[in-house]
Amino acid sequence: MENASPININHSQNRQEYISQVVVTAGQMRDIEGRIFAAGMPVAALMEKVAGLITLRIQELFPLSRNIYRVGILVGPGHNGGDALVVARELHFRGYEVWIYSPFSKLKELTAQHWQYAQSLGISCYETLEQLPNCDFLIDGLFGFGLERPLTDAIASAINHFNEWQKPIISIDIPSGLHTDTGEVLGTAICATYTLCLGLWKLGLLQDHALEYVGKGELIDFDIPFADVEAILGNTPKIKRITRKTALASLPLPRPAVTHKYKAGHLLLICGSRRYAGGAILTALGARASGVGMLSVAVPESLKSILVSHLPEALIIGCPETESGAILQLQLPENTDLSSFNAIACGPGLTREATPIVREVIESDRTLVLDADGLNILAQLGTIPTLQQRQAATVLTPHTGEFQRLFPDVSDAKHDRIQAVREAAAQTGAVVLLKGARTAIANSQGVVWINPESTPALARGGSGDVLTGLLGGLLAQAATKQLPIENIVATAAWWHSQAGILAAQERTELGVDALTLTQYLMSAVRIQQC
Ligand SMILES: NC(=O)C1=CN([C@@H]2O[C@H](COP(=O)(O)OP(=O)(O)OC[C@H]3O[C@@H](n4cnc5c(N)ncnc54)[C@H](O)[C@@H]3O)[C@@H](O)[C@H]2O)[C@@H](O)CC1
Ligand SMILES: Nc1ncnc2c1ncn2[C@@H]1O[C@H](COP(=O)(O)OP(=O)(O)O)[C@@H](O)[C@H]1O
Ligand SMILES: [K+]
Repeated sequence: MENASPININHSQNRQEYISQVVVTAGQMRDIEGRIFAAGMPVAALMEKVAGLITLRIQELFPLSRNIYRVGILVGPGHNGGDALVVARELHFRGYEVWIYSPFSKLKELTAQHWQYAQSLGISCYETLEQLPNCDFLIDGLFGFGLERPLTDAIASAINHFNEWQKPIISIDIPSGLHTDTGEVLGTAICATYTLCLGLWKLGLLQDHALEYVGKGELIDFDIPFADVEAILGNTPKIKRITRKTALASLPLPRPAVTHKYKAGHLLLICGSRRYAGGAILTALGARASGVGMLSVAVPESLKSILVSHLPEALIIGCPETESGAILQLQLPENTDLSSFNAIACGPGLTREATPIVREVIESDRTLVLDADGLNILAQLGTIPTLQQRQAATVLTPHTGEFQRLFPDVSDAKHDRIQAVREAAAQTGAVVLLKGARTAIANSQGVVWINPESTPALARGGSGDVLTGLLGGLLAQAATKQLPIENIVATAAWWHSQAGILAAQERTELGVDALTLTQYLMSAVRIQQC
């Protein structure tokens, strides 16, 4: 489903929101930049403007009122190096002690001019590593989005050397050595403390394997005209970061004054086995936090009483079970069939014995979330292409391992997660949520949402079960609304992460077990609404 709500980018108060959503590749950034230059903006003027903004941010991060700072400026051959040289000049004038290092014999013309001017001002410029004195922090202007090939030899050793200094490093645009689109390390890369991304978010900064190099990412808005972004990305950009505003807009809040429990969504969870009883409880508690009007939970008969004791408000459906305690058969209450529900979420803790149940829910005409064993069974069934024929939305929520089992022929999810999740969505017609540090969600038309903020505190057994319940509950409530499914999925991912972040703030990253996480879901939304 195409995003139904393009952002009104012509309204100035939407600028902040718009640029915090948009994500570009190196090619797109080059094309956008090309339009700006073709329209008459001088390259040198833009570099001055950008570097001025970077300088201001550096002055905030390292104010001279606190210290006399010695700054090492690492300069590459292109315009990333040019930016760094303008920053060097400005910091020099502001009173910082500046040393410049560039091992390149050939610089682009504008960069060479700034190098020459810096020298004329008496700023020390070094071409070998050993000459550069110890610094309080470093500015990395070696490579930006123009990096074309893996770094080797002297420049690779220099980067490793600077990383070993263990001093704060501020990378301009992208940590040097990272691929702008895939975030892969090309040989070696700067381990930044801050990355000041220029103009628009680069895709590579949102890929899992880039995270340990990016540090804290910040966007420097240098007033790229909307028309130029639109000309390259189209009216509704395809790859976007989830923002607080977009997530809150998909929540079922406020509730209408006149409603009743079945109008607020009826969710069926199918989960659990004797072996994995806890997974069923966590999934149901995640669903509870979504505010869903009615929650039914189908579990093996032997789990019924424990589920009732945890969720007295839910309808717990005890199903006949196999010898080992998996659901044998879905036995819904009288006068109820799968069409009685607005959405079904199926999978956590089922074990692979529950194959007939997964087949049955796939054949239903209900909005369906498949997770965990639901996905493993789907992979075994070999019926992934039939998902295209489903009459209602399907959402698959694999972690990387499940993803690789499901989509062995899709380009490696470790190499480029965004491309991989897009391919998987196109293949299945489903909305696919690929879990990770930067969870990515794609629909079959190539729309992608990336969750830009999370916490490793969530890397813990059971936290995915909570997400499945929460997502199921939101989908059940949204069934009557016109919201794109991927927006609701994105909202669930965002909400789950925000709860993790809040819980980690209060309890440390070690204190966010999955049950605790469910208890932070409500306060996370309340805080974000303020
Ligand atoms: N996006 C924008 O609109 C703006 C971009 N600016 C800066 O310009 C940067 C892009 O500038 P460039 O296109 O000059 O690219 P870069 O500065 O990223 O580097 C490209 C240069 O590095 C060389 N190179 C590439 N891979 C190499 C390797 N492995 N080993 C050695 N040399 C290698 C290339 O031959 C070229 O000379 C951005 O990242 C940003 O910092 C700003 O100046 C102004 C505004
Ligand atoms: N390093 C991380 N940073 C942020 N979130 C993470 C990280 N690792 C895992 N997560 C999140 O934790 C959840 C784990 O889900 P999953 O792997 O299905 O676990 P389980 O099956 O044990 O519930 C996912 O939502 C995932 O995005
Ligand atoms: K850089």
